[in-house]
This record gives sequence, C-alpha cells and structure tokens, in this order.
Amino acid sequence: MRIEELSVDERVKRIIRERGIEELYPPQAKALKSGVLEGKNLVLAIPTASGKTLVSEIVMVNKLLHEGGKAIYLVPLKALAEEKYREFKAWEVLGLRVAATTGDYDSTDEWLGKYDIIVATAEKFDSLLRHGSSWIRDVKLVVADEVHLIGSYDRGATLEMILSHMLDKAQILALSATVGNAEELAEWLNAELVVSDWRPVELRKGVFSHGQLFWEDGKIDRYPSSWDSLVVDAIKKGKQALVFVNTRRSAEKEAVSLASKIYRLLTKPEQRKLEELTESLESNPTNNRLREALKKGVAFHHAGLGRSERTVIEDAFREGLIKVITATPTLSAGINLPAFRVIIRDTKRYSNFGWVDIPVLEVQQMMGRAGRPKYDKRGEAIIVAKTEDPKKLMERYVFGKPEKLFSMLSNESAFRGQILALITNFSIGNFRELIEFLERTFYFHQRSDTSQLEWKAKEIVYFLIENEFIDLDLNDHFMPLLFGRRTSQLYIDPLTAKKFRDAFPKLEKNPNPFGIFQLIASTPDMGTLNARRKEMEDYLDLAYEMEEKLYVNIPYWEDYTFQSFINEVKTAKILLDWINEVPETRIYDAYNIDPGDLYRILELADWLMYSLIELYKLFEPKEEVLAYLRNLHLRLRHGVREELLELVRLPNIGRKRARALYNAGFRTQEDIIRAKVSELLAVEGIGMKVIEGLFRYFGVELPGASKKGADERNPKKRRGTLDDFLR
Ligand SMILES: Nc1ncnc2c1ncn2[C@@H]1O[C@H](COP(=O)(O)OP(=O)(O)OP(=O)(O)O)[C@@H](O)[C@H]1O
Repeated sequence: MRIEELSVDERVKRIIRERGIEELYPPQAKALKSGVLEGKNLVLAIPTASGKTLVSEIVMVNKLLHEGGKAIYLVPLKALAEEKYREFKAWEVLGLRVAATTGDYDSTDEWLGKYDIIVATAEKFDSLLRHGSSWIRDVKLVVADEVHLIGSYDRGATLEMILSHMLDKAQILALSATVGNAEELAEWLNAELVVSDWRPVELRKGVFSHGQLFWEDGKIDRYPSSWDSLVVDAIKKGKQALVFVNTRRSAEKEAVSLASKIYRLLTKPEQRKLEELTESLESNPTNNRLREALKKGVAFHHAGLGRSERTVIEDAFREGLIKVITATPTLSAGINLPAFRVIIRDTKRYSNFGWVDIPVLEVQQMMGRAGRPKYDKRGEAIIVAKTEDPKKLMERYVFGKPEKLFSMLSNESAFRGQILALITNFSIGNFRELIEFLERTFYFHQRSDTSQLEWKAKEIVYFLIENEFIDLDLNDHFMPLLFGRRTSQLYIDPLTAKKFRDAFPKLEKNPNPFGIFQLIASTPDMGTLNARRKEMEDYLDLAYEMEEKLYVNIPYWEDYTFQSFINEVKTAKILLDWINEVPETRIYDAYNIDPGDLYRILELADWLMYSLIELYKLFEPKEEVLAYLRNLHLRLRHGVREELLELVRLPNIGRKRARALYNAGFRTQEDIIRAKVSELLAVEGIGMKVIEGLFRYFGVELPGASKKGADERNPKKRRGTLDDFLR
C-alpha cells in the first residue's frame, strides 16, 4: 500500500515520505486498515523491526492532529524511552511537543501538561496515575510497546494495571512480539488483532551441531567443528554477527576469544579507529576487560556496563566499526541492533530453580535481530547445539510456537502496591468495588475466576489495615490513611514502608549509616547484590562486628533468610564504602561487581533513602534525626564524607573534584569565591568550563555576558566579571 493511499493528514504523509518511505510494509497496511485510525483498539503482533513503531507514530500523530489531547507511549526500559523520544522529535515540525519522562516517582510532573506525545516507562506512568496528574484526563491514546512483557515476573503487573485503568478512558494500541495467545490479549483489550510473521528481511533459521549447520529448509552446510567459525565466516563476508550467551562472564570470555580470530580481518583504518575508541573508554575493571576485545573489533554488552559504554558500543556497531557483539539477552529486549548473523550459543540459563530452558519467545526475539534492513537481503539466526539433540532444538525453537502469556498480577510485591494504590488513589471504597476493578484485568479475563486473586486481595487489605496504611470507617468503607497515601505516592512496596516504620524507634536511638543501609537493602524494592559462598563468612563476621549498629537480629545460618541477610550486609558495606569515598574502581574489584551494578544500587538506594525520610516525617520526627538522615542522603547521592557536602552542592562538582578542592584548601563555597582563578585551575579536574559554571552559580557576570536585565533578574547578582577575581 502506498503512503498517499493512507487516509491520514497530508502533513503526516509528507514527513514519512521525507524519511524515504514510499510503500507501507504489508503488516503496516493491514494494521492501518484495521480501524485503528478511526479509534479502534489494536493489538499488533509482528516481528521485530517490521515497522511497529512507524504504525504507532502514524496513529498517534494523526489522532492528535485531528482530536488534540495527548498520546502516551509506554516502554519497558529507560534506554528505550530515550531512543523513542529521539525518533518522535521529528514530529515537532507539525507543532506537536514531545517529552520523555522516566525517573522521580514522587511527582505529578504537571509540566508534562503542555506536551502532546509523552514517552514514559510503564512504572513512571503508573506513578503519574497514582499522583493523579491533572493532564491524565487529556490522554486519548496509549501505545504499549513490548506489551508481551505483561507476562514478565517483575514488570508485568504494572503494565497490566495501567491498561486496566486506561481501558475505557483512551484508545489502546498494543505492540507485541509474536506470542502464543495474541488473540486472548486482543479480546481482553476489546481490540482488533493483526498478527503477521512478515519481515522486511527474510530470516533463515538453523541449528549448528559440531560442524554441521542444519537449516530449517533441510539443507545442510558444513563448517569447522566450533561454532565461532560461523562468526568468522560472517565477518569474512563483510557482515556482522551478534552472539547471545547466558551470563556476563561468558559474554566477556567469548568476546576475547573471538577478537583474536577477527583481528586479522580488520583493515588498517578500522584498527586505528578501534584503537581510538578503546582509548576513549574511562578506566575501570569492566572497561579494562572490554578494551582487550574492543580494539580487535569485538565488544561484549551486558547490564554490568555503564550506560555510556553501552551507547558507544551500540553506535559503533551500527556504523559497522565493531564487527561482533557478544551479549546477554538484555540486548534482545527492544534495543534495535540488528546483524546479518545471530548466533544463540545457549538455550539454557541458570535461575533460582537451577538450569532452565530459555523461553521460545525470548529465543525467537533474539533470532529476530538477524538481518539488517537495507543492508542484508536476508538474516541468519543459528542456534548452537552443544550437547542437545539438534532436532529437538529445531522443533522447539525454530518450528515451535512461542509460549502463551500469563498475567503476573498475583506477583506478591507488585500486587500489594497496586491494591494500596487502588484504595488511596483510585478511591476504591470496599471489596465489591475492588473485585469489580479486578474483573477488568487480564488476570480475570484469562481465568474468569478471581477467587484466588480475591483471597490474595483480602490478605493484602488486612495487611494494609493492620499496618495502618488504610482503615475502615463506620460503614466498613476503606479509608486511606496518610501513611498509605504517601507510601503509594512514593511508589514503594507497602512492605518496604512497613520495614521503615518498624525500624524508626531503633533508628532514632542509634542513627548510623550501616544500620540504615542494611535496612534499605532488606526491603523488597532494593535489588541486593549476591554474596558468593566464599564471602559469606566475612560478611557474617562483619555483621557481628557491627551488630549494635543493626536494627535487626542476625539470623541463624540455617534460617531461610540467612542468604538474603548476607546479601544485604554486602550491599550495605558497598554503600558504606561509597559514602567514605572509596574509589569506584576499588569497589568494583573488592566486590567483584560491574559499573552497571553499582549505578543501579546507588540509584535504588537514593530513591529508598528519599522515601525513608519522607515517611519518617509522618511520625513526629526528631529534628536532629531528620537532619542526620538528610545529610546521609546527600552523602549517598554524591558518595562523599560529610566535610564535602558544601562543595558537592556546586554545579559540576562531584566526589572527585570536591575532594581535590578540599585537599587543596578550598573547603567552603566562600573559599572558592575568594580564590584566584589561577589557584582553582591548579586543582586536578578543575578547568575553565567548571569555573565559569561556578561563577554563574555565584551570580557573577562573565566577560561578554549580556548586561541587559541582569540586575532586574537577580538584584543580589554581584556586578563584575571574571577579571575582578583575577587578582
Ligand atoms: N514501510 C517502511 N518502508 C521502509 N522502511 C521502513 C518502513 N517502516 C519502517 N521502516 C524502517 O525500518 C526500521 C524499523 O522500523 P520500526 O522501528 O518501526 O520497527 P519496529 O518493529 O518498531 O522495530 P523494533 O521492534 O526494534 O522497535 C526503521 O528504521 C524504520 O524507519
């Protein structure tokens, strides 16, 4: 179907044609003729990179141009939010304003009221729903990207609740990978369904076993016995390869091993560019392990890498400079990074229940990454049979259907928070209303019996009453209490809030970083870092050594909570090192963690520390304890000792620069203002850009800054220029 045949606003067609797109892909045409342009709900289940995003753009923009209002684009990952935001900015030429929002759950983000297309993570939008942001009523369309994640254990319930809330308040466009029960999803959403396995690039699938490559069409190719010959062969053909493995360590090991085979296939200019790219990485143990492979054209990609490194690798791969990426499956979730040949080395992964088969849906998503539109006529996805029978892998993963999706609403932690939110933010007043709402969920649609869910809901309501999140009024109506309302707004699990509240009396008597950090680490909202068996003794000794600082009793070895307690102690110790200015690289080494792990626990700990303070304020807080907690929160946010707190409040002054300034004698903001620029420049890490930022912060006009309006703007602003300080 040609673009101009589309019954959409001419301006939309112009923008699409400017992207060089003349013809719609067949599934796109089917989708746009399904009634979705006339306001019907739609579930679009088509393979990766077959044009789902473009369909959603056309539907969103056309609707907003005709009806006004807002469109929400829900994504599962922050990285995806940034990617989609960049893509949608192009529509601003039509006067539509595009925004992205992902963090800070304790805000109504009223500023979003003036935007038309809002990209948000599901959690963030869920928290906005709870805050009852005024502009939510203007939402006319919700696009749920990767909607098959409704079946994922830790984020499915949030997505399901959002869709249950929005179901009859806005049009729903759900974008899904091909799943086993797309029609069930469509029924639930009262949606049309378009399913297709059409792809812009033909996909050839096969299984590799000891030198033989069995293709799905029966043909067999012969290769050297080891699977990495498939990778070398792809590079020899001037193509690229993605290798999916099941652990970070094997992604790193395989990257180094493949690099030694790829290196000689690189041109001189490529080697030089890769050398430069490798040098540009900041120094830390993970990056140092990456360097060895990267300069030879191979990178590993996993959640332990810092975000900037992941972006650098993705961009260099898209440019064709990096030839091979070895990745753990996180890459397959959404980031659009196709390659001619995809090798799936492992079809099993280690979980709490031991080695389990990776779901067909996930393997098929990884295979979907094979074939770059515009570069490859076809893509090749190859599963490696190590010990497995190749025929079995072929049946299961090549010819097999993906699993059905099941609602994860009954996942304890998520459900607790959702029930509380329904009562505190959606004025559900009694059990009948609660059940009525639950009957709108996918869970109910699938089971058409909510008895199990009702039982769980009742249990949770009693827990909420018992712990004073809510109460019952004289007519047995649910009555939200301040503790419950605030917990819901903070977007934390009620169990987290209960742990905090129960610890306040001990915390007040003995506020100390270790006790507070262990408390934070012990909550269901904190992802702790697992202590390895050989470390457990050390952490147990540490716990006993610091016992009087803890707010909990140390469990016995045989307790089922023992391992999680040790993990909490490890996590608390890392946070303690962090606020005592232990350098990141030493933390990575000492605890055998990656930058991505440290970043994640710091981000979580920051949020939980903020939440702990917010909740403490509800319980007749002692001023000195509140001040202590706020100081500790700042130390946690910046990773500094108390003496640097005044300095880290300055723009671009983080833990390294603050320490350097302090050690050089600049201990207060006043010291900085009195300093000669030349003295500041002598401090490691302090350049002119930083200094200009500091002087702007202090309200000093810079040479050439506009004099107009400066005084009205800020009478306190001292007149003068940088030269005044060049004494
Ligand atoms: N009809 C079309 N003709 C040509 N190119 C297209 C067409 N539709 C989409 N594309 C291009 O194909 C690429 C993938 O499209 P898009 O991102 O919409 O697919 P997707 O299914 O959303 O991918 P992912 O699953 O990775 O999000 C984009 O570069 C897009 O510009």
